Amino acid sequence: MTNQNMLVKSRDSRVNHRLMELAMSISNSNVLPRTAMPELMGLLGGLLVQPKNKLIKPLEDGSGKGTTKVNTWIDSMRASSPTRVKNSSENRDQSYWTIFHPSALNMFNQIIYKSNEKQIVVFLDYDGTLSPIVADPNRAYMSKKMRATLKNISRHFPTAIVSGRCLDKLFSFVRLAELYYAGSHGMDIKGPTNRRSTERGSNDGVLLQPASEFLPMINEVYKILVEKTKSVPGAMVENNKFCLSVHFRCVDEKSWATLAEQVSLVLNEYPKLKLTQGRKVLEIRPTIKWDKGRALEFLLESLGFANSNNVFPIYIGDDRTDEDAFKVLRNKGQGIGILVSKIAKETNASYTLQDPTEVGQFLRHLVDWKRTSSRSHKL
Ligand SMILES: O=P(O)(O)OC[C@H]1O[C@H](O[C@H]2O[C@H](CO)[C@@H](O)[C@H](O)[C@H]2O)[C@H](O)[C@@H](O)[C@@H]1O
Repeated sequence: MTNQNMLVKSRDSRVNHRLMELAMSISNSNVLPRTAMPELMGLLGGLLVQPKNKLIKPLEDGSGKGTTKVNTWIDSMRASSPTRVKNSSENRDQSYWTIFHPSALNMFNQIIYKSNEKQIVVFLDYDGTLSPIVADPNRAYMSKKMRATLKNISRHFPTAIVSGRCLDKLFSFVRLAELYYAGSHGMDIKGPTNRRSTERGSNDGVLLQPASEFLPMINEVYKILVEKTKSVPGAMVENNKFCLSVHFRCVDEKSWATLAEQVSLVLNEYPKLKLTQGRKVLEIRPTIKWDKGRALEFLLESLGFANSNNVFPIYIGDDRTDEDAFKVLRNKGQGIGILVSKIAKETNASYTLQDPTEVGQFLRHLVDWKRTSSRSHKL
């Protein structure tokens, strides 16, 4: 680092520190109405210099070979599963993070202002966003209230669910034929259909399947992985059609290394498959350049918004795989990404919501705002 950079860095951290102190003291006093605080914090976020910190980082397949690769995976599996109480520097990271990524509920008016009367398109991840995370992936149900909210949202805005799950499973949870669905991390995209054909799993409404040639390979690897992971208690392999999930939520931490080794040994035989990581899950998918970000772009094009400036996509997700979509929006300078998380994480999203309950509240605010603004346009 040059002397000049060091000077800038130390000045930045002093400025940050002072701004934080001021923000906290204002927030603890009664000088401003409480409702003005979130906005002030958001504006401060624009002034602060974000420190390079040790937030949880997204993992790619792990460079290196053999042991190095497996060790990288295990480190990442541990890093994304914090079990101890935070120390003071982690608490400070959390405070910075909150300022840089304010609550989308508190900043609702600012978000609407940013949308500038453009067409809002809503993209939603499923697990951890619309349904709470549970131990058994087959029981990750969405609440009735959330289903009603989604129905309402889709009446007012084009709406898509973008998930790592396979389409059939996703549809069996959501059961709304009027939505767009992008399953298998965006590798299986379907438009709105009549409900019966979607329930039958028919191909009606299929818009894109960019990894169809991988289907036999994925099925083969699924069978091998089910066999190989049998010896690890709690491990579960889920077939998501164009990708696979190896779950370790119910695996004792002492066995994570064994599980990672088994998966690594299998993947060594399939260089056309790669590994990414989600919430207590190792995701195996084709090496094609396709992800939730590309799915978002494809859906916007299908909706007639290719190269359009008149669209404001809102993408809400909780997972590392959602970062690809946040990144697309950030690079385009279009719309916003909202990360669902209570804890500080490195992210390309601009705003946060704490959990699926807050996601539901945010979506209902959008519906209310749309109803009110349509009424006032009619007057
Ligand atoms: O893209 P998403 O809709 O977020 O799907 C990502 C993975 O979600 C599911 O696993 C996660 O949720 C489970 C149920 O709450 C939980 O048990 C698991 O630990 C989480 O990783 C799903 O089962 C996976 O197939 C998806 O890839």
